Order: sequence, then C-alpha cells, then structure tokens
Amino acid sequence: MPSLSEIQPGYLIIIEGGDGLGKSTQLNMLKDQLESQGRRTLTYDFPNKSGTPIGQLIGDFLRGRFGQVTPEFLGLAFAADRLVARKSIVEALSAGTVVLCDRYVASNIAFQGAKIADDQRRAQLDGLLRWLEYEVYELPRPDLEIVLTSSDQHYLEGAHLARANDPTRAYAEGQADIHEASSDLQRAVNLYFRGLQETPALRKVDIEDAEGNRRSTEEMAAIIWGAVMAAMQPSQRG
Ligand SMILES: Nc1ncnc2c1ncn2[C@@H]1O[C@H](COP(=O)(O)OP(=O)(O)OP(=O)(O)O)[C@@H](O)[C@H]1O
Ligand SMILES: Cc1cn([C@H]2C[C@H](O)[C@@H](COP(=O)(O)O)O2)c(=O)[nH]c1=O
Repeated sequence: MPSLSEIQPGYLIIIEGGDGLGKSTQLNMLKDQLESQGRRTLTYDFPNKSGTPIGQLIGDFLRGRFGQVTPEFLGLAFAADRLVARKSIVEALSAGTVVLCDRYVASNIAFQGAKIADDQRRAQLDGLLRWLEYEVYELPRPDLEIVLTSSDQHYLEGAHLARANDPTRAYAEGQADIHEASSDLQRAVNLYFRGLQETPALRKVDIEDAEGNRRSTEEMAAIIWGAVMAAMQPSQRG
C-alpha cells in the first residue's frame, strides 16, 4: 500500500483560534518562511465572505442581516463555503503544494458549538459537521492544526475595534461582526479551543507567555515554525 506522502505529497496546515488572536499575521509569516525555503504555498481564508454567492450570504450573516441563525443550519453554510474550495485544495496538495488555511472545519465546530448549551445537542452538531465536511464533502483532513488560544480575556474582547481600516475586515463595515460582538461567544470559543487535546497533528499556542505577556509576532512565528517542521518530518507521515 502506498504511504500517505506518495498519495498526497503536499501538506495541509490550518491556523485556528478565536477572533483577532493573530491568525492571519501568523499565516502570512509562515507562508513567507515556507516560500523562502523553496516550498510552493497556496493560502485560503475561510469563510470566503465575498468571492462567491455562499460567501456573500455568510458575509451578510456576519453583518447581522439575518439576526441569529440556528447553529446547525449556519454550520451548513460554512461547510458549503469550504466545499467550493475543495477541488483546488486537493489538486494543490497532489502537486506538492503546502496549503495554508486561516480557519477550517474546527472553527465551524467551535463557533456553532459554543452557541449550544445542551451537551447532547452540541455533541450531535460536532458529529454532523465532521460527517458532512470530512465524509460527505471529502474535504482533506489537516496534517497540522495550529490553534491560537489566549489565557487573557482582554484579547478576546474588542480586538476588532482597533482594526477599522484593516482590509480583511471590510465585510464588517467598520463594526464588530455578529460573532465579535458577543464576548460570551468569544469566551466559549476560546475555552473550547483551549480544551482540545494536543496530538502530533494539533498544536496549541497560547498568545501569552508564562508571565502573561503577549508574545511578539516573531516569537509566535518561531514556535509555529517548530511545530510545522516537526509535523513535516517524513516519519510523521507513515
Ligand atoms: N503577536 C502580536 N502582538 C500584538 N499584536 C498582534 C500580534 N499578532 C497580531 N497582532 C495584531 O492583532 C490584530 C489582529 O491580527 P490578525 O488579523 O492577524 O488576527 P486574526 O486572528 O486573523 O483576526 P480575525 O479573526 O479577525 O480574522 C492586528 O492588528 C495585528 O497587527
Ligand atoms: C471558517 C468558519 C468561521 N466561522 C466564524 C469565525 C469568525 O467569527 C467568523 C469569520 O471569520 P474571520 O476569521 O473573521 O474571517 O466566522 C464559523 O462560524 N464557521 C466556520 O466554518
């Protein structure tokens, strides 16, 4: 039987975490580092938010146009947004490209699940989204998820307010989006991510150091680079 690296020579690396914790900053630094070492990369930022009809609907939801939407139904829209990108992700991985995603399936489970208080219903949503995205839509599973967390609620509240001119936030028209506006949601999402178990394919990186000081972008990038190098060792692929 061929090894995974023969079937899929590329790598799928995801940067996950709560809103505004520095995911896109780290994704861009990782992309530069990989490219400086001769690796071809392709980046995605989920959800698309404007480039497709589904992304436009998601952008409208985040701007509050539909009010609160039942988490199970909302999860279907985010999953469909990823399905649109599936073919090009799979082709890139087959061609040996490192595909870097700012958010992926785990964000759907984290954000929709954080809106559900009942444990049984939340577990059903978790199963529904994993089944739909990985089994029905056959989205490739990540080789490595880097999950940014914070032990200081300060960074989870109002981080967007200082970023009115950030072009990646144009969809929100200068306001907090419907997820950012809820500190309860941000807290629950961060708790979910902090509770994930680390594995060779999942590495949590707290944005604060042991003394509670925010790590610099360079320090974060060095930690993430170490995790990426470890995950890309041939021995991790079997
Ligand atoms: N280590 C850091 N220290 C201080 N500020 C940072 C650090 N990393 C990123 N920032 C700043 O925090 C803000 C949010 O960063 P970034 O856009 O990378 O976060 P994000 O997690 O991708 O956000 P979103 O969830 O809204 O997409 C930006 O203004 C960025 O310059
Ligand atoms: C991919 C994905 C994202 N979300 C949530 C997470 C954020 O609150 C917003 C938009 O993300 P961005 O980082 O501001 O671009 O959408 C989600 O609920 N489900 C998902 O699959």
